[in-house]
Amino acid sequence: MLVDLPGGWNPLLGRLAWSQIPYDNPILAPLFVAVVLGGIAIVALITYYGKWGYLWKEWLTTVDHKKLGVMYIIIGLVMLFRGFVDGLMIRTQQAWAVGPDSSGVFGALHGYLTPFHYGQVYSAHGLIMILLAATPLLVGFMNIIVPIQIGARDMAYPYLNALGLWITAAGAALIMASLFVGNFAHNGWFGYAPIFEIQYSPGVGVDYWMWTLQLLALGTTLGGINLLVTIIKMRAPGMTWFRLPIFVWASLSANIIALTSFPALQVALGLVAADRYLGAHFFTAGLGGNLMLYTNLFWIWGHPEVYFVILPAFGMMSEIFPVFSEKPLFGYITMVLASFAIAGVSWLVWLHHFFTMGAGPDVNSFFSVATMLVGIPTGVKVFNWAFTMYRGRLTFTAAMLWAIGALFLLLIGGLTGMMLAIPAINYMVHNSVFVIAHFHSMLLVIVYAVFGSVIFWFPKVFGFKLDEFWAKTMFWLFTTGTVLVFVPMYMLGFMGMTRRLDYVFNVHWQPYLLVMEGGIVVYTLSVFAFFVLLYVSIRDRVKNRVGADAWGTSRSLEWLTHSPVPFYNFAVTPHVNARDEAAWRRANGIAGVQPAKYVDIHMPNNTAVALYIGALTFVLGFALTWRIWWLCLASLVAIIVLMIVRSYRGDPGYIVTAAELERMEREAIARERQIDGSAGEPVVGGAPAVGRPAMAYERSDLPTTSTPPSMGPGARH
Ligand code: HEA
Ligand code: HEM
Ligand SMILES: [Cu+2]
Repeated sequence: MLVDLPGGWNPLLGRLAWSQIPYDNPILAPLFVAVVLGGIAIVALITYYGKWGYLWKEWLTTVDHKKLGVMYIIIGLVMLFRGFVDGLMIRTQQAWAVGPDSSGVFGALHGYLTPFHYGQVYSAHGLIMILLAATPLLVGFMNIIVPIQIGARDMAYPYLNALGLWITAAGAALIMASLFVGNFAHNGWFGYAPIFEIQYSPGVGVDYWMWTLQLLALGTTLGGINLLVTIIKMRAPGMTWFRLPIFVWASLSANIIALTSFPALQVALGLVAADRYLGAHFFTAGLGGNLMLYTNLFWIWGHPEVYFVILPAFGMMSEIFPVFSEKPLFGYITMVLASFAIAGVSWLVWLHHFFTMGAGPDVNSFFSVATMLVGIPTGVKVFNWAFTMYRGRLTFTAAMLWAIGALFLLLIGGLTGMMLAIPAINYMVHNSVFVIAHFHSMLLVIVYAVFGSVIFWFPKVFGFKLDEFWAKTMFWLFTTGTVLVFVPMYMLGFMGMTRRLDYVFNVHWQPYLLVMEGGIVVYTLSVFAFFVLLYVSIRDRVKNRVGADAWGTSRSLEWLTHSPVPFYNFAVTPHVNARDEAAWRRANGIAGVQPAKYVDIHMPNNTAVALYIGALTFVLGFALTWRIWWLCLASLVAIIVLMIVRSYRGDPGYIVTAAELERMEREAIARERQIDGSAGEPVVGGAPAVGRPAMAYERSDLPTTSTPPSMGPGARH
């Protein structure tokens, strides 16, 4: 060993020892028991209902982009819940531990968390929320929606897609393992040099943090490559660049950011690993190391990352506003340009996270101006959305409410971001909870856009709508929570409260802290409302079934195929005629035209290899964290062997014959007719009845760019 490791090391188990299991911790021990019992209950239920085969065939080994997307979203929602509980713990600690010696109203106990534990909670909260809640939620939606929106059968690389998911799951598992085996980092979500050096953080916490981030960076990169190739190569005929649905543009710009910025993070963490494992000195205070080198490298990724997560959210908002305003998106081209402008500038602003480093006025001014530039394209987007709604026929569905909420948060977060971008102001509020309030406003834009999208696209994926009443109830509870937690936080920021306080010395702040705790209670109610929403919607699923065009005013291509989307997406690859293809076909009376003939289609086979590699990457991450070298080697070799075997075997795929396809399509059509009948409409979504079944596909002989023959020349849309 290059450094002395507390707790020792042995060749068999590395640093692992019984003393690392926190069985005497009053919070973790009961939680562990609950998790084990919960796990046993789930296994028992699956066995009882005989669902193992289904789970294995339909989900665990699937390469279907929709199912992988759903699993990404499930991981995201579970981790959002975990992150929320962390947020709840932080808020509760701060409401409790108030006073110079923590002798405020409830302060005699100094709160209920030790500073050591408290540091782990906010570090895990930040990392989880950004990389394991927001990112998988967005990647999940990109996975499900992008291929359908461009008329593709699947992603370009279905197997790689599964690999990305399982590596992300491995990252989630690794950070969850840190709850019960060892502990997590206390260096914040972004880490500080030299505190994460082995001398100052000798435990395994930093290693958990570092390897979790590495795994997630890898998973996201794989997903990014796949999405880029899919968008560039797999568009249906007629889907020209400027006919792409806006969410596809958003995904494209976001993934360009991901692919170009994640390597910086991986390099930074690789160097941290060299410091901690090999005794290098990249980020130490002496021996040639440079502390700020780490900070620079981290934020060269960290800042683009925040735009990587906000751009798809903007894309979601751009899909929701037009549908519930019954108007096309205002300023489509400027929307696209704005996304790329944001992506472009995002690489030039990283230093605004450490204006106080002391780089001098010239450097700070450059980064200040660059940062403020982002306000222009973002402003373009804000005004475009406003003009989309202006004089539209607005319906305030739950999805629309979430999107409007996101817009308000964006305004508040954006304007406070502008304040932070001014170095003179930044010197006053850096490291205060004002910064925390700024970025929660921004990051909550994502949460709002995601919940809006869950409601918006749920019927497309599952074939029935979510219950509007409970979706709105959840929205209002969540929004009340947001106001109660984050308005006082802005105020405390101005009063000078610094971030990451494990106890609060100023008793005058306690009323604000208690209001924030009240906000947490309301947030918790909104979590319950979400569960009720799921329960009620699943209970009423037959009543709430929908046809292809679930909202009746939908615009883009995904609304032309059945709901739920069949595994092959489109029976016949559609020809695209216009930017808002679904709206265009509705206007032209061809929304329900059947294809002239079906042809055989080629689909990829399921594979368990991605799941195995995912599991092995977890083992590798765990072994690296605990320095169990033989296990590192074994898992690495196993991964490489699996990869080689898989690449030699390849996947010949399988054929769905035209006859089979026709049979499945007939069933789907019959089902959709039934739904239309029960809704009392001739064709789903109020499309003009043309005496044809409520079906999604165009005749394959339809010209790609002209008006349909039935409408004659000069028809308008
Ligand atoms: C999704 C996440 C997200 C987004 C989109 C943003 C967007 C912006 N952020 Fe934020 N930010 C974070 C997440 C995000 N941020 C995080 C996580 C941190 C801290 C991490 C940590 O320390 O732990 C942070 C920290 C941070 C700092 C460092 C604070 C500090 O530590 O001292 C700064 C400073 O400049 C900043 C600025 C900005 C600006 C100017 C924008 C702009 O993009 C905003 C642009 C939007 C608008 C301006 C609103 C709409 C525009 C109009 C209506 C037009 C009219 C307005 C004008 C022309 C001004 N952010
Ligand atoms: C649901 C409601 C949420 C609550 C109540 C909440 C609460 C908190 C609190 C109390 C802190 C610590 C503040 C401090 O340092 O003083 C914090 C930090 C943080 N939160 Fe949240 N949060 C929520 C949602 C989110 C979401 C959705 C994200 C990201 C997508 C997020 C990302 C972060 C980050 C990055 C930090 C900084 C961690 C650090 O200092 O290292 N939070 N949050
Ligand atoms: Cu930034």
